[in-house]
Amino acid sequence: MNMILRLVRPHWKKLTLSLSFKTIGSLADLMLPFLISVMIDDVIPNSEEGDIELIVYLGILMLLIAVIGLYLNIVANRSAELVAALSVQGLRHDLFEKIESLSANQVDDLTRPSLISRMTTDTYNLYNATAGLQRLGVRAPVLLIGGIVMALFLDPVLTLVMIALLPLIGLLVYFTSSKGIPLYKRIQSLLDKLTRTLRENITGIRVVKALSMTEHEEERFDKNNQETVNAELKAHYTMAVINPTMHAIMNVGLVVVLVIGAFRIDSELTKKGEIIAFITYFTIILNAMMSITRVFIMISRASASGSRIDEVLHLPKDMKDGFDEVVLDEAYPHVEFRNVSFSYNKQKANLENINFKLERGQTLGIIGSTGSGKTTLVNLLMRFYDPDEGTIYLHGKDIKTLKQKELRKRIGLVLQNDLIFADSIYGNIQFNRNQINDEDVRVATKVAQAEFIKEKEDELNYRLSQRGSNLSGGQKQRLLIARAVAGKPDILILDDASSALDYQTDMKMRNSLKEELSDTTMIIIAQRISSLKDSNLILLIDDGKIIDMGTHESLMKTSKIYQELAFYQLGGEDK
Ligand SMILES: Nc1ncnc2c1ncn2[C@@H]1O[C@H](COP(=O)(O)OP(=O)(O)OP(=O)(O)O)[C@@H](O)[C@H]1O
Repeated sequence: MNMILRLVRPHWKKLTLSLSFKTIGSLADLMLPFLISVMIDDVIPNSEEGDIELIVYLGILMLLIAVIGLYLNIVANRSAELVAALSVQGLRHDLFEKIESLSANQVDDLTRPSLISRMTTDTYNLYNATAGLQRLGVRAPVLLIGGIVMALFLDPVLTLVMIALLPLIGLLVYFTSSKGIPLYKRIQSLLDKLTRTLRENITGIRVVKALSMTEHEEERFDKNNQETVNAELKAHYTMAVINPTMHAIMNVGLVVVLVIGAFRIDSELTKKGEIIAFITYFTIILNAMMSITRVFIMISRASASGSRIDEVLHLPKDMKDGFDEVVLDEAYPHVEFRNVSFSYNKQKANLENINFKLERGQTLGIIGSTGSGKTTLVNLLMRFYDPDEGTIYLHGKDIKTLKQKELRKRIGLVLQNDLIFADSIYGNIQFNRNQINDEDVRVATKVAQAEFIKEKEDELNYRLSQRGSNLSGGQKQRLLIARAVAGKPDILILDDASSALDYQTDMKMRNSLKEELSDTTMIIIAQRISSLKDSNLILLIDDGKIIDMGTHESLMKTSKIYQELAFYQLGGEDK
């Protein structure tokens, strides 16, 4: 509720218009049953004596009130939708901005599918509640209180029958709100899980098919689907009690009112028209109570969604940005890791006591088994995560003191499966970076050995499909390398980025990189010794630790593991 108030506050002018029109429209609706009773009890009996003028006037007045009520309610409903749409637009903007600023750790904790459903389903629930509350939040109380006042005015004794039913309805409303919130929260978290399974399957559909895992995945999805259905049914079964119970209370009340009313007409304590109007007010009041229940259901859903959104919006900044610019200082190494240790889950170390120095223009090669921590090392240098111990320096400055944007702008990172967008080849390389011109793109494609572009119709304007599915693995890798090279980075990181290239193209590309980017410091992560052997320094990593380091030549003399690797990969040609 607090969130909805917060959302609509900036649109208070439109909100005031919507709420006042709704109030006046509802008051107009309240007038009609009373005018009907006047017509039946006072005007029609007079017309029997030939006076029909009053019937016509009263009829016109009723029609006018009905039309005004209709008009005001339509305008109010439209304005309510507008306020809800604008409010949720603002919320989506804030949420998107916040998600963009989350650290990698926070994204890991919240999980990506959950962030997506907070952005979509949860904001949609809030939209519904914001619009619904404006439509019903004022109309229902106005009809409820106004109806009671009119009923009291018409027949205080019958009104007491009605008031006796109100505590029962109050109990129902309490039941709805106390049960609803936890049930809807659970549905939302199960939907997250379902989205996660779906996402994993859609992204990995080829792997799933290739490994004949379709049946297993179907079972997994069905299990999640069933859990979600069960939770939805539980929530809806619980909520399904409310409407019929309300109707039952209403019908019992109507019978009692009719029976007592009949006796009162018989005893001339009241008139027929008044009883008809009273029954209409009675229905209006109970419908208003039902609308209030609906408002509570909406609030339950919205508050579950609101708290999930607030959880993201109120996350503290867990990685403080630095203030300093990156200043080139040749007196210090370009990159230095000093006693760096890190763990994702803060239990088992993923990197332990990493130490190395790289001068500007040098190349670092990193080799190690899968899961040994190679990418983690890059993640720390990019400041996606901060080390638990030790410090990473860039030109002698702790990277925590540098502006994150500056730091990342100076590093060109190519991952094995990086994103390719549904855009032209040119667009994918230039990547909305204004400082990169046509010549930079041309040179970058040359360095990355991406001559395949010339063979495509439209060349650089050739349209790629999403994720680059109309390119081969090696073509994608060269395109991604060209994207990083075009930014003329101070540091170029190739994380398993040339694995799909044949030996010769890989070698040509490295030579070309050395020529064109002679001042650029390079970090090459690869499984092939041939991709690293010219590096100034090679780290051999296992289980998060550097087990051997040196040049290819020195490692060939001192490291048994490296020797074995070289033997199998190079066939002993380098021994
Ligand atoms: N976001 C994460 N949350 C938790 N653990 C992670 C995360 N990313 C990686 N890990 C774990 O950290 C360890 C090191 O992973 P890393 O990606 O650095 O390995 P790698 O050497 O680059 O492997 P590969 O050659 O297969 O890419 C692995 O055990 C991995 O499971």
